[in-house]
Amino acid sequence: MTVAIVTGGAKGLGKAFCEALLKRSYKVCFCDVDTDEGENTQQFLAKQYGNGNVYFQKCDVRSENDFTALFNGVLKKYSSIDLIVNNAGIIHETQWKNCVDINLNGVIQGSMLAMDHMKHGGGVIVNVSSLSGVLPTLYAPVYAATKAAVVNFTRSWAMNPAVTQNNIRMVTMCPAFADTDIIKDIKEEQFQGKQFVAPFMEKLGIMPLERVTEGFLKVLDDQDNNGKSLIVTANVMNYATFPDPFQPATK
Ligand SMILES: NC(=O)C1=CN([C@@H]2O[C@H](COP(=O)(O)OP(=O)(O)OC[C@H]3O[C@@H](n4cnc5c(N)ncnc54)[C@H](O)[C@@H]3O)[C@@H](O)[C@H]2O)C=CC1
Ligand SMILES: CC/C=C\CC(=O)/C=C/C=C\C=C\C=C\[C@@H](O)[C@@H](O)C/C=C\CCC(=O)O
Repeated sequence: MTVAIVTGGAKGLGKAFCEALLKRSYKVCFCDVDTDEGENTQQFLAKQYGNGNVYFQKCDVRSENDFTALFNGVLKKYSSIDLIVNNAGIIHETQWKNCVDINLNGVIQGSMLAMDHMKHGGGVIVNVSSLSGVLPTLYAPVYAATKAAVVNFTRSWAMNPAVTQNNIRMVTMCPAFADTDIIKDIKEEQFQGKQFVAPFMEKLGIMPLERVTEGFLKVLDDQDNNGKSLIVTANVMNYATFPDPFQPATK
């Protein structure tokens, strides 16, 4: 039995990741701040994949208490947590402290709780960044900062013996635009120049969820990608290249 936690799994990419994991016979425990959406999604997925295989618990990734309760709830149901997908995220350049709290602090919290559990038996941590995590994004500097921080947080931990010597794998996903609510109904106050979003969308296109899910499954299946960042656009699915880090002997 393999057990996965997915944050922000009520809709969008998180829901698509949950479904992909259920198709692979994972026990999926997803959380979301949106209880109604989460309960609806749990019922939708349970109908297709069995009620015993998908579990929803409300969790606001900004809350350490919520996150700890989520891990305790999952471990009460199952003996282990093999995978966490830190997916929950927003884009909001005016409410930028909230954006940092969710996109960065939430990923840090989820990763640290997962590492604390996985140090006993290993596991995989997938942190969802964005193409904005590896490329400057003039319409969303704070969002891009959070996503770049997720990339380097993941790359940094992936070099640490606490990860490399405990059979843990930490990987980042960096998708471009995908067809979810985050790119629909976008409001002026969410951006530093909403008018700049459209040209990027035209240049990059908007991917169907299946394309990002293809990248997600690649990240799961590639066993040698610890510390890597998978770029996923309509035409590209490659690990990003970065300057070689100094790697002191850690054994
Ligand atoms: N859709 C896109 O074009 C891209 C999305 N991403 C990233 O993918 C991730 C998922 O985004 P989408 O599915 O597109 O967005 P979405 O808005 O469709 O779904 C996000 C989910 O996260 C939940 N959420 C928001 N704040 C939360 C919190 N504090 N605690 C728990 N759950 C919370 C929402 O309720 C929602 O269910 C985000 O991290 C986003 O930055 C990255 C690149 C491209
Ligand atoms: C409104 C969407 C909000 C959030 C979703 C999200 O994270 C979308 C990110 C998608 C792309 C952002 C990329 C920014 C790219 C810029 O740096 C451009 O300079 C790069 C444009 C294209 C690069 C690839 C190419 O050359 O074809």
